[in-house]
Amino acid sequence: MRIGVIGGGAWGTALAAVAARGGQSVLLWARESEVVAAINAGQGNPQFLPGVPLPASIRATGDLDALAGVEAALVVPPAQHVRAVLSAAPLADVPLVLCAKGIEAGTRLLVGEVARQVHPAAPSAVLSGPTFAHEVAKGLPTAVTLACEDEGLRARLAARLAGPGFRIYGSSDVVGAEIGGAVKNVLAIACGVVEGAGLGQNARAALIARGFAEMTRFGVARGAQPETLAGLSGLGDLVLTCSSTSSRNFSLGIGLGQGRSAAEMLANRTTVAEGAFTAPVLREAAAEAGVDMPVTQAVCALLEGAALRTVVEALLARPLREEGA
Ligand SMILES: NC(=O)C1=CN([C@@H]2O[C@H](COP(=O)(O)OP(=O)(O)OC[C@H]3O[C@@H](n4cnc5c(N)ncnc54)[C@H](O)[C@@H]3O)[C@@H](O)[C@H]2O)C=CC1
Ligand SMILES: O=C(CO)COP(=O)(O)O
Repeated sequence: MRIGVIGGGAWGTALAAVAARGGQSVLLWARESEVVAAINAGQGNPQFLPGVPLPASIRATGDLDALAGVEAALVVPPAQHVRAVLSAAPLADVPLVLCAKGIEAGTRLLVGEVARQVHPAAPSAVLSGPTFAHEVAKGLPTAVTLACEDEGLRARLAARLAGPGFRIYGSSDVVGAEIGGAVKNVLAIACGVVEGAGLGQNARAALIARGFAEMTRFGVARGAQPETLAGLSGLGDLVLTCSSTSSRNFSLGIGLGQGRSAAEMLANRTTVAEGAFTAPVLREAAAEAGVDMPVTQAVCALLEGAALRTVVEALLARPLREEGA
């Protein structure tokens, strides 16, 4: 199968390696000419995935038109750029596998919803789960959710992308798979704050559990299945990114917890911490859906510069409630 990968960041590059190792013919579009040149010269992707050799068969291009004729495309730019990049890509009826994790600012649409607006005739699927790119690129064992309403397409895509180190579980719950990945980034920032501020392991476990409760409330309100949220793309990814400095979102939270400002940390960075962009949109979407998301609100307040102590005190001073409510 000829597979296009849109986005030459860490995750697009790792997925290109997965597909190439599975015997697919892979063309990767990257925005940065240095990335295109390095991959085509057999030097890997030192900018976004340093130190990881890539299969020599991967070809890279800086020209979106070169993707014409691919049989499926993995869509991996940061969530806020998916609309612009997809709009310029010749993929009107090509199956699209959405791999970015976030909610679009302004529209409050999930990435899959954006793709369906841009290319209404293109079938779509969502690939999500606990997947640090550098581990996947090295072939370390990883399991993901591939969600697609069309069972036949889901099976065809899974057969092309799965491998011994990349185990794919199918689902028809596209919205659930997307919401888990988008919300966990915000919660990972919160867990990083706990780490950076030295608030302890108990607090982190509490945040993971209560964060999962608010992810589930929001997801169910948006039509997700609770089992999907409790699976790889929800709880699985939440646990991964709430417990490792390999997570950009967790690391951003550590900085906030140490008293650094979000503006300072986000300025001029070339890698993406999606949670910083998703948090304010998620707060709006939750308000619209009438869903209480106190951890998300706390993360928004910290990103907006509120004092850590005030935010933590407000979170802990909320009225006592039933756990299942
Ligand atoms: N890195 C990881 O381990 C994983 C990342 N993801 C998701 O994949 C998506 C992409 O993240 P990464 O590959 O990690 O990115 P990255 O942080 O490695 O690199 C940044 C990417 O943003 C792109 N970019 C910057 N400005 C842009 C613009 N104006 N238009 C289009 N693209 C622009 C760059 O070209 C580059 O590809 C995100 O939604 C992320 O949450 C999902 C699973 C794992
Ligand atoms: O989504 C990821 C792992 O599943 C990557 O997390 P970060 O974007 O926080 O690094």
